[in-house]
Amino acid sequence: MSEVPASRPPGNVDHVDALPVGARLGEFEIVGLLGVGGFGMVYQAFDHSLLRFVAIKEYMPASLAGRAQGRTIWVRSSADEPAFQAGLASFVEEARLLAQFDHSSLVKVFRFWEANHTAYMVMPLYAGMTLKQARANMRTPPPEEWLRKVIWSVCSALRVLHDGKTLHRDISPDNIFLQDNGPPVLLDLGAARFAIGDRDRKHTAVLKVNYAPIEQYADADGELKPGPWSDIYSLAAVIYGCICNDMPLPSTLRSIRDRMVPFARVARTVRKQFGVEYSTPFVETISKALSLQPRDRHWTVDDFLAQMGMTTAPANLDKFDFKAELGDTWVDEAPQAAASVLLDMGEGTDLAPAARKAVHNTDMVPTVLHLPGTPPPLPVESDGRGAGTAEDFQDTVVRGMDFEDSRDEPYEAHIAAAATAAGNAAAPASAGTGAAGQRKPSSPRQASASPSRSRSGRPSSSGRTRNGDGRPKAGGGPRRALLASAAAALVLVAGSVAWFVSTSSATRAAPETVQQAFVPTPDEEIVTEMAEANPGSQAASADLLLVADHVASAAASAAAPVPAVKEPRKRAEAPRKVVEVQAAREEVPVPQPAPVAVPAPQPASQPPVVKRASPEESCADAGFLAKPMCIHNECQKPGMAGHPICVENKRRRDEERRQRQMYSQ
Ligand SMILES: Nc1ncnc2c1ncn2[C@@H]1O[C@H](COP(=O)(O)OP(=O)(O)OP(=O)(O)O)[C@@H](O)[C@H]1O
Repeated sequence: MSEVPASRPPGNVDHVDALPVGARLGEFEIVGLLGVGGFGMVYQAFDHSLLRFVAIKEYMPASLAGRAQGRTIWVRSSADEPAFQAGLASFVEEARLLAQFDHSSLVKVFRFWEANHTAYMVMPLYAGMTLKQARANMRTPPPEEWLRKVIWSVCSALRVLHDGKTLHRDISPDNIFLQDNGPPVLLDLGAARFAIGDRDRKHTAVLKVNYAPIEQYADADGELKPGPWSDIYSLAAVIYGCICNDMPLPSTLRSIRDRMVPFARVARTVRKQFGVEYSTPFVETISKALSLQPRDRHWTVDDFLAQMGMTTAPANLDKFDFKAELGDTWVDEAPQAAASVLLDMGEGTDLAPAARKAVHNTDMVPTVLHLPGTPPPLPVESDGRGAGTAEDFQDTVVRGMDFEDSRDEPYEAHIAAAATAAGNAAAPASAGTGAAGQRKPSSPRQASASPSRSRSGRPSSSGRTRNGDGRPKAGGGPRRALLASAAAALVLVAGSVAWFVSTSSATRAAPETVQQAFVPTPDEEIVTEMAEANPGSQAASADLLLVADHVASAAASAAAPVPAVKEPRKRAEAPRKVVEVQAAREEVPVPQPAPVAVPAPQPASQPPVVKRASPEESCADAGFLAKPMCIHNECQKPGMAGHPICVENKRRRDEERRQRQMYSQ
């Protein structure tokens, strides 16, 4: 028998059910444990027959089974036996499938067999780490050129699978393996249990929810049938998550109400905060691939690559040294720092992590898509043209977010596309969906609600009409005449008072409307949900958090002084829309208010004396899940930091941050 030569150490992975070092499986000798996944354990082993190291994956679904005496696996409960057997069949099927393919970016299966009440597959032993692990060692989001190498490799592997009528169905950062020297490799087909066209779905696939497209949940055929576009969605979600350093929002949540930050905005934020630039084709391609509706995505990897402008393999891909090509972005020691965006959960709230995520997800990011059965955010207006035009969408989202600088032209096309998607996209199988911008209300309630609501769901002024370009029509002569008359002074006084009151209460009264749709919150610019405890992400995330705080305070200060300098006519007209005020302030030179009609401008150090409700009162109408975030937002407002509830919340947040740091050390 040959000796096992020295090899790289398998790492610090350990598991009570793992095969011990030295255990033999035929000609293979276990050298160590490489990793443990949901369905199996991966070992480093030495092949005494071919005298080489290999990786062996053993089917071992930890939730159903454990190790009995020796090498045999036992199923914990007889009730779990059918599920275990189904999984075993899938595992073998996967091994058989992979053994058919041969591509440098698709894991190769040398051989597989069943024994010990389980099964094994033998693969090449790759040196490197998964994308998930690598991301933890990056200071900033990776550059586009680097990501393109990963994308090309994964797409090449997917093309092989798709040509073989197979879907991967499990693309995620822990299934993309970055070799120390060589092209990235797509690892196991964890959920690839059904060939394309197989309609007999006997087994329940276990999905990684943040990367799985909506059609992987559905049993429906037609538009929601999984296909190559499903893997493309997952790949785009991986890229989105890699750039955000956080997991993207699950498609299930997105399909209820899409609060995921558009990728264009993520890219813009990364450019501002880290100076990392992503090109327009790159951003537009990922954005399109992340469409909820399969029909809005690329249908093949070739379409996807073509839009990105990738027709040939990136140079030197076969010698891709992922660490070296990251340059300064790579750090050998995963940085330790504060956690990512922290959620203030408020008083007495003890939500499970999943619920915390839901809170974070659903309360931080502006609405883009439509919840079936609720008033559509982008209703059709009387001229038959969807109010949710690109321009409207920009007003509500882009202007609200990018108050610091003007919009970037290249992204407008994407925003326009997203606005169109907003008109199109609905949850699976939702009825009454027409062409873009022609959504019909799907319920009587909706039908009655729609006319009185504007595109963001906020009340709109009745009888207001729009020009063909969606802008409000210019006011006519009568209004000007009225303003010119002495009676206008009285109107202005009333308007001014209303303005002040609304400034302090708009967000309180309508958290779904003004505040959430228009006023940037810290997290809107950054990520969509609470980050996993990820030590590597923390340095960058801390930076993001700092900038986010800056953004929040800038937003607050941008909104606060508006009443004092607002044009009188508009003040009376639009007291409840922060965004309109901001927009008007950008476009119109700001005349001083008439001295008799307008309250004197307050110096910055003396805010208007308006009685503020406590955060609790302000959030009285917020739902259980939304309340903590509502309180958090209230506490960000000027003058609220000293409120006892805000002080306590801050203390809890600091404590949570401190504990995270302790755990991560
Ligand atoms: N061929 C291989 N060479 C080197 N390391 C590998 C190989 N295959 C897997 N690994 C390592 O083993 C770990 C576990 O892999 P595995 O595919 O079982 O789990 P997973 O993808 O994390 O989870 P799941 O099976 O639930 O998708 C991987 O994350 C990777 O680090």
